[in-house]
Amino acid sequence: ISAVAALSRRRACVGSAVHHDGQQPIIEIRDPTIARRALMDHAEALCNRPLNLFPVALVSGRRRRHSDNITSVPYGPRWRALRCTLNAAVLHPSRLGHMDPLRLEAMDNLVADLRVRCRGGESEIAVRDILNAAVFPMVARTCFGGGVDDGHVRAMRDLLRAFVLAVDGAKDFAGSKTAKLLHWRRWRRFLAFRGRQAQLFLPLIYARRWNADRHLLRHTGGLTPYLDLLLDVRVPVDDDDDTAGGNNNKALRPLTDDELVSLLSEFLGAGPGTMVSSMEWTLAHLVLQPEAQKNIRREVDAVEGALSEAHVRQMPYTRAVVLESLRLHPPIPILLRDVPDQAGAAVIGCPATTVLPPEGARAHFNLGEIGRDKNSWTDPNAFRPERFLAGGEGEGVGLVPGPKEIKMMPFGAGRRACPGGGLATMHVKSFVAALVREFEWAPPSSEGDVDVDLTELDGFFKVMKIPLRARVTLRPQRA
Ligand code: HEM
Repeated sequence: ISAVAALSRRRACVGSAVHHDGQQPIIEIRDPTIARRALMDHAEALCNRPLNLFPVALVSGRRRRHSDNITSVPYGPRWRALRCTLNAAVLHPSRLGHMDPLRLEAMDNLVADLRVRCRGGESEIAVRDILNAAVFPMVARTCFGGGVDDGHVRAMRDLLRAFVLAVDGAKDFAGSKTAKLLHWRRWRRFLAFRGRQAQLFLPLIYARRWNADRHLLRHTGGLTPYLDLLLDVRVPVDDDDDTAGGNNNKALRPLTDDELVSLLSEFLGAGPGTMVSSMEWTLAHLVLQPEAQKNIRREVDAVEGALSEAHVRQMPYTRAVVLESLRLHPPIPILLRDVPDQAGAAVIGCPATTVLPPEGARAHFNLGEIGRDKNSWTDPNAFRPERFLAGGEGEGVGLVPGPKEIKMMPFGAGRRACPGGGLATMHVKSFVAALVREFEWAPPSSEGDVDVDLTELDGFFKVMKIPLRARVTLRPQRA
């Protein structure tokens, strides 16, 4: 108790605030300098996320470590094997172009749908809904290949969406037994998610596993489905609790069903939710700044035909718009690290006298505040894509910070930084460019005072509290 009290004094650590979530003390970090020190200079001290990623554990006991995904697995050989598999599947820069057929098809369908809605001239649309409907099936195909029926894809999308909402609500019954009793229905419904995910994923896993032609059929337009690679990967048998990274025993095993379900949920949860959030925030700013739309159009109108990855890579203004949106509204609001010991506490600025409780503490890096640091940016709350163009204060700032300084980190930093940044931004830039090429985007013709409300809602994802509605008109030259 005295240990918790020692950490619970507000501002116990320089540049950080401390509070408690009923499980562990939380040290909140908003200062980019501390973030750099902790995640880059002393990466070895904070290289794992807390064991309890969610307010309530979905799997407990011995099965716990056998249901890890990349996010939850401790740093070490198993993490390395899983991360390499994901890279090999879709994330390596050399493979981004292979996504073209899938992405172009998803964008064409979205544009065709909007064209139909705009037949009467213009249409007012709920932006998040149409983006979700376009992005999720594309990611599902990256995961499973073709041939999964639309109903099954919709069921997976609805389940993962419900899960995200349930995680946000699970704070109510985290921590104490009394809270769980009070909210027992919701608590049981939350625990049931794991089983429902397994029900949806296992038939697809078994079908793929026992398909003798898998290795012949695996290429869908140059892209190997993520699930196929997961079925082939072998991870070290004995490193289940190895956080040190060493492994002398060469015995390997395939992934368990629990791990496969967890990895697929991670892929289908991490990708679409973050990308749709980023697309919605970007379009919201474009609705408010028609000048920025015009600048994107100048780039995209110069492209003849389909918007391939190679074209999108040559569009600096569109890139700047997406980076500015990610800086202001990082789709994952908080980055988590486990603070297991004194060394970990020291690198986030806690004095040497700080005593950690036996269960350690959690570090929460506030990505929104770090991206709006006034020492890094002039007028940090303003949406100004130009800062990322040549000569601007953000020139040279990449998706993931380099060793020198952190000015923003929407994809995290250091060893556990997001491996999906390149793929995600390529999708976001392409969708935004395609939508701006075809349509004019304007505020809705509502009677309320605020047409586009930029208030943020921080939960699992950072989303617009009032989902974006926009008036969409087909551009005359595209009619
Ligand atoms: C705009 C889109 C995305 C954003 C903003 C985003 C953001 C993040 C952040 C902030 C982290 C934590 C990093 C850290 O702790 O240092 C993370 C981790 C991760 N992301 Fe993403 N992400 C996005 C898209 C994706 C996509 C498309 C994938 C997969 C295809 C993906 C897979 C992962 C994985 C596996 C991790 C855990 C990495 C590890 O622990 O080694 N993300 N992401």
